[in-house]
Amino acid sequence: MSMNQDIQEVLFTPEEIAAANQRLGQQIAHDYQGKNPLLVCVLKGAILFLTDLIRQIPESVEIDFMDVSSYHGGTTSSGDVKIIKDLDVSVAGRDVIFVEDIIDTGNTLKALGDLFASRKAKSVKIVSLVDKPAHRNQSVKADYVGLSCPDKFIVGYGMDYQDRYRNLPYIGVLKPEVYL
Ligand SMILES: O=P(O)(O)OC[C@H]1O[C@H](OP(=O)(O)OP(=O)(O)O)[C@H](O)[C@@H]1O
Ligand code: HPA
Ligand SMILES: [Mg+2]
Repeated sequence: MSMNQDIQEVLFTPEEIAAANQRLGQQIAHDYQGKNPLLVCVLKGAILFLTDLIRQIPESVEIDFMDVSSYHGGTTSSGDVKIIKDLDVSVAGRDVIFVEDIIDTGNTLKALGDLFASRKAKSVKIVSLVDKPAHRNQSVKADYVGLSCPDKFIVGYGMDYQDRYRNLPYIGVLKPEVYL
C-alpha cells in the first residue's frame, strides 16, 4: 500500500522545499564565506535536509553527525533528549551550524546548546527547515528558518511517525486514523 494514502494534506511540496533550501543555502554561503563552518546534522530527521542544503552552498563546509532522539517514534516529546551518537570531530574554535529538520518544543536544541556551551566552539548557530512555534517550551530560536508550520504533527522529508514516512518527498499531515 502506498504511503501517500495515509496523507490527509500536503503542507509543503517538493518545489517549495527546494526553494527554501536554495534560499537558506545562499544565506549561509553569504554569511560564512571563507569560514569553513562545521554543519552538524541532527539525526535522523535532518538527513534529507542536510544533503540537499549543502549542495546549495558553493563554499567550503564540513559535515558531521549527532544522533539525538526524544520522540521515540511518537507525536509528543518525552522531554528526555538522548544522545545516541556524538560528533567524531572536535568543535573547539569552529564555527558550528546545527542542521535541524524541525524545531518544535525546542527541547532537542536546548539540550544540544547546553552540551555545546562547554565545548568552546567559536560560534554556534541553527538552521531549521521547519519552525513550529506552537509548542515551544524552551527559548530557542533558529538563526535561519526555511518554512513555518501550523500546530500539526507533520511527516515526510526526513520526519517520521513511528520511524516511517521519512522518505516522502513532500511534508504533510497524516490522516487521523493512522495514529492508532
Ligand atoms: O524541538 P523538539 O520538540 O525537540 O523536536 C524536534 C526534534 O524532534 C525530532 O527528532 P526525534 O527525537 O523524533 O528523532 P528523529 O530525528 O530520529 O526522528 C526532530 O528531528 C528534531 O530533532
Ligand atoms: O511535527 C513533527 N513531526 C515529526 N517529528 C517531529 N519532531 C518534532 N515535531 C515533529
Ligand atoms: Mg522522530
